[in-house]
Parts: sequence; C-alpha cells; structure tokens
Amino acid sequence: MEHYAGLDITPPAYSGSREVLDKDVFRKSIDVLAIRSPPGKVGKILKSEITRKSILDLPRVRTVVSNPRDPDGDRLVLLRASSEADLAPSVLDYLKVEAHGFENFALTLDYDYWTADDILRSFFPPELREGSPSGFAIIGHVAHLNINAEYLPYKHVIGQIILDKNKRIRTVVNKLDTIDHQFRFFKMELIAGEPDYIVEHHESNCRFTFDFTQVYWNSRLHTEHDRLIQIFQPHDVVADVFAGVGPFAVPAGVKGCGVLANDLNPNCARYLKQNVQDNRVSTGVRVYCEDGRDFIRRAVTRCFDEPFLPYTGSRMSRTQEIKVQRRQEKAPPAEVVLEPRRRISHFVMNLPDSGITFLDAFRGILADDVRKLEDVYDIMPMVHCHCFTRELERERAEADILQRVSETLGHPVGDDVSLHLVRSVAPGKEMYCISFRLPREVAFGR
Ligand SMILES: C[S@@+](CC[C@H](N)C(=O)[O-])C[C@H]1O[C@@H](n2cnc3c(N)ncnc32)[C@H](O)[C@@H]1O
Repeated sequence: MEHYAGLDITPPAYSGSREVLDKDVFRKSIDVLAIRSPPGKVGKILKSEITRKSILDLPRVRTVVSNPRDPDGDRLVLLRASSEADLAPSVLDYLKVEAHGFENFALTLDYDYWTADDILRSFFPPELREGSPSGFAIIGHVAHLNINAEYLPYKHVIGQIILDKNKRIRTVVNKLDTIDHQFRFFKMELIAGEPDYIVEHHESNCRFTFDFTQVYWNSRLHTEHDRLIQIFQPHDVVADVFAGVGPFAVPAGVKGCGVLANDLNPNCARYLKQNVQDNRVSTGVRVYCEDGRDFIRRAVTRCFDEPFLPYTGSRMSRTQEIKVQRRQEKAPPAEVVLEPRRRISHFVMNLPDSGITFLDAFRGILADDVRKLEDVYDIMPMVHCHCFTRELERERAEADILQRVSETLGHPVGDDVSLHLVRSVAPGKEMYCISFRLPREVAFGR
C-alpha cells in the first residue's frame, strides 16, 4: 500500500461482478490538503526548495486546480498531506507567509487513473493477488499472454484491462497449449479486442508483416537476431535454413548481404517475400519454401550457379544492379575488383527442437565433380545452429551439444567453435546457439 503522508493512494478493493469488469468501482475520492495561492504566486510555491517535496505529484493528476468554491479567485495547490499535521514546521511557516491559508480538496481518482497492475491486484480475490498475469509480449498491435490455469476464469477481464491501458493494442490473445509441431506457431484464443491477427511489427530497423496465427514469431529472440546480424559482414552470403518471416534474413539483406532464405511453412514463405519487398531488399534476398535438408543440399549450387552481385556498399534497385553488372562485364574498374559472390559464408539454423538433426545434410555438399568448389571455398562457412539442452551447468551443456553435433555431422567440429547461451526457455531447459566452422572433411567428403 502506497502512503503519501497520510494519503492512501491505492485503488478501492473490487466489489463488482467478476465476469464483467465494473469500472465504476474504481472511482475513489481522497481528501487532500491544498493551499490557496494567488495565481501569480503559484509558480514560486511550486519551485520553492522548501515546499517541493510536499507538493502532490501523481502521474496524470493536475497539481494546480481552480477552487470549486471560488473559481475566479485563488488557485488550489494540492499537497501530499491530508491535514496540516502531515507537514513539516518549515513548510507550514513558509506557506503561512506565501499562501492564503489551507483548504480541503476532494481528489477523485477513477479507472483511467489506475495502472493495469493496480486494477488487476484490486480485482483478483486475495489468494490470486500475488503473481497476477499482467506481463505480455507485444507483436504489432497484438498483446500476447500466457495465462496460468488459476487465472483463466478471469481471462476476458484481464484482456479488457490490457486493452484499455495500452493505446497501441487492439487485440489481446491468450496462448493455448497446442503448438503446431512442424511449423512451431501457437494456437491462440481472442480474449479482448478485434480478431485481427495480421500484424506489422518492427525489429532490427525493419518492418515485418505476418499473420500471427499462421507463422512463428518470438519477440524474445530479438537480441539473438541482432547478435547474428552483427556477425555478418555486408559482403557475406547467408543461407537461412529455417527463416520464418525473415528476422535474420531481411536485416541481413538490408546490411548488404546476399541471402538465401528458406522456410517450409508456405505462409512463412509468403510473408517473407512480402517483407523482402517491403524492406526493399528483393535483389539481395531470395526466398525458398522447401524442407531444410533439401535446402542445405541445394544452397551451395544455387549460390555458385547464380552468384549474388558484388557488394558495392549500397542497396540498389534491380535496374541499377543490371547496369552495374553490364558495366563490369564490359570494363571492370581497374582499382576495385568486384567479384560476384559465389561462396556462402554463414548458415543459420534456428529450429532449436530438431535443428541439430539436419546437420547430416552438410555431408558432401561441396563434393562436386563439375564445379571447382575447392577454389571458391578457400574459407569454409560458419554454421550457427540453435538447439535446446537439459544440461544446466555450462560445461555439461557444451559437452552435450558438441557430442550431438559431431555425431550428426559424422566428424568432430574443429577448434573454430563457440557456444552462446540464448535464453532459458523453461525450468531445466536452455536454448543455445553453437557456431562452428563446417569441417572440410564433412563438406568435401563423399
Ligand atoms: C523457431 S522458428 C524460427 C524462425 C525465425 N528464423 C526466427 O528466428 O524467428 C523455425 C522455423 O522453421 C520452420 N520449419 C520447421 N520445419 C522445417 C523444415 N523441415 N524445413 C524448413 N523449415 C522448417 C518453421 O516453419 C519455423 O518458421
């Protein structure tokens, strides 16, 4: 309970219906001490070091109001006090000189004043007050909650409060237990607002549009997306095996990378294409919709046979690119030799549940009798593979992941390897990203 020198600034205990929120119950009148001040002196009183800490300072509440009994006369400056006894002697002495005396003022706080947390705590029966479900993820205009079973009877009220208290939110959904096992998106139920699930979400300075009911999106991964995007150099080619709607692929394209982006979910591929267009990276980002294993096997040939245009430091339109290409074919500039990009520098594999099991697809991807891939792949690609582990202790987690990776590759990973703890996804379950250089023995092996 928050006390302001005798003032009880807490919402009233809820006494209305538990099915439908009765907003009137949250109206509360608080007797506040005020001083009468001539309009010309209000500024001085507000700024005074002596009174500063005694002035009422509540969010969204006006501190200086007109006197209901004398609207054209003195102003009322509201204090953090219910009576003169709450004020320090120095403050009383100062105000006796500067102001025209004290007055009681009935301050009304209502539903609009209280925060979502205040209202939820007041609304729930005492046994549910701790840990009330006010946390949610925001994806575009959608608030996404994961409500615990004991709060489910109140889900519509919870949704209503979140909707009322967050102006950007138009739709509130609760995650249901069922997950689409292949494409990793959750079933959800509408608990308040409009049934509009097509969101426009911003991440890594890019705009993403997608239907939140049909594709995977997790805002908690944004630092992981940014981390890998920072590792990519603008001249790199990146193959994103499980690209979703493009949180790695699109920003990488914006950075200048050539990107082969793939997702087996046709809805992902559809929105990925749209996001590529909306962020104007169509020339650098190519979209595929196939199984990750096939995509890994085809990526090298695709990049070799249809290389990405050289990185020139700027994003170009298709027409500009063609012009540059023609110019280079005719007379490449003597000082800067811009090579078409035929080599994949990074594979990204964010499907933590089963990503490691796809690593066998790398066996022999560079064993090609026709194309001279040894010359192009003087530097081997890095593979960034996300995965889960039940091992919570760092050394054991690393050993567990390394063992599974080596087993599926059929070869130990070399020295160029690092592991990054992405986040704890559940009690006893951590998400890691293992980054390793693809061993030559694996890629060139028959
Ligand atoms: C965990 S999500 C990651 C999406 C995105 N990369 C991100 O970071 O938000 C995994 C993605 O892999 C896709 N997927 C699942 N199985 C696949 C497969 N066999 N081949 C290709 N994509 C697959 C899913 O549709 C989903 O979009």
